[in-house]
Amino acid sequence: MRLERGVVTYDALLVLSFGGPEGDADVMPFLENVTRGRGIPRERLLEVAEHYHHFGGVSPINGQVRALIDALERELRAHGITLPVYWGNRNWHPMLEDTVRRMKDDGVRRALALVTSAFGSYSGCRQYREDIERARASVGEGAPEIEKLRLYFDHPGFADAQIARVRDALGTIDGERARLLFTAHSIPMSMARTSPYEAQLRAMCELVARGVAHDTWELCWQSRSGPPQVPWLEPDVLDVLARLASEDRAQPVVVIPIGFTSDHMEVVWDLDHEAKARAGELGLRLVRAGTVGTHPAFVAAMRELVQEKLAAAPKRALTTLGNDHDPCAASCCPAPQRPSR
Ligand SMILES: CC1=C(CCC(=O)O)c2cc3nc(cc4[nH]c(cc5[nH]c(cc1n2)c(C)c5CCC(=O)O)c(CCC(=O)O)c4C)C(CCC(=O)O)=C3C
Ligand SMILES: [Fe+2]
Repeated sequence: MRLERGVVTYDALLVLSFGGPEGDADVMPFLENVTRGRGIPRERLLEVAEHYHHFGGVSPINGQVRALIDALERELRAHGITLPVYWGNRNWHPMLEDTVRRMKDDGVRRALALVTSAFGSYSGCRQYREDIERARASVGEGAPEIEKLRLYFDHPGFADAQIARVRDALGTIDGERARLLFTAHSIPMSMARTSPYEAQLRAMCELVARGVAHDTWELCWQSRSGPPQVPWLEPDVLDVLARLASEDRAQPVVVIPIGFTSDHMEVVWDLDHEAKARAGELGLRLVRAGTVGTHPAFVAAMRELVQEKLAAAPKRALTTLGNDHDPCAASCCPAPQRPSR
């Protein structure tokens, strides 16, 4: 089926994600793809490799993307949109370039792309646009045009799904007394300074906290890598837990991974394993709220993003922090200056 908006016709939807290993033998080649030219110390790579080996080398991310694609296909069909959905990754199979080649072979001329990052940073936004252009260039003549959908961090459906996940977590403890601790992937300060990332995150933390009738919350960062002398966003989640325990051990903490759209390795290792262990040592009650995953409100929001492109749905956004991201302004989320080592 072709979807038409004036003279523009789309004939596929591409889901574009980070990628993750699917067995022990994949782990090091995957990590080398992620960190090529990034100045990440070898020791950090070996340490992260251990997290993957703990799960037999299988990242949860691919299963999560498959589940999202399944749910999204059903959601699109239910609204009369029969676009074929393709899947490509930045760092592991199915690699984006192979997918773009297959799209070309299938006769796809113009596709929409949905990336699995919600917030704007070089890693979660512009780098995906560069990935798309690089893949198209290597496929060459006849490669489909691919338009990335706008950032959806402030789509009401994303917020509603996140609020529902937090409400569920609060229901398992003395929710009224619980402190809300939002977390997102740390990024280097050089990237943070040129990204809307932190401002977008803070705006959504505020709205989600309000959605569960809490008026205080904190945002912290997790999963930092890079050499110690390079500054990244702080404070780290583990340090904040120590401070919260010292303030009042009796008040439970709900950790909310708002910066991730599904239960990636960073969530199942850095939070469910490391942060939970630290909380245990500190005598602090910690529950982790779910990621939006395939929550129906989130899946419906992703369908609306497609409809927006066809002028079949209004653009719904809770903030004005994403407006110049459709498409990104030339000056937005530039590649950071990397250390030369
Ligand atoms: C902002 C952001 C998101 C959130 C947005 C989003 O959700 O996309 C994200 C997601 C992810 N990050 C992931 C994995 C990794 N990220 C790494 C390294 C890095 N991430 C960075 C940023 C982000 N990353 C940065 C600035 C680096 C330094 C290297 C560089 O400048 O590019 C490394 C290297 C080793 C290390 O951790 O040091 C790994 C293995 C996975 C897959 C997990 C799985 O397998 O389930 C996912 C979804
Ligand atoms: Fe951007």
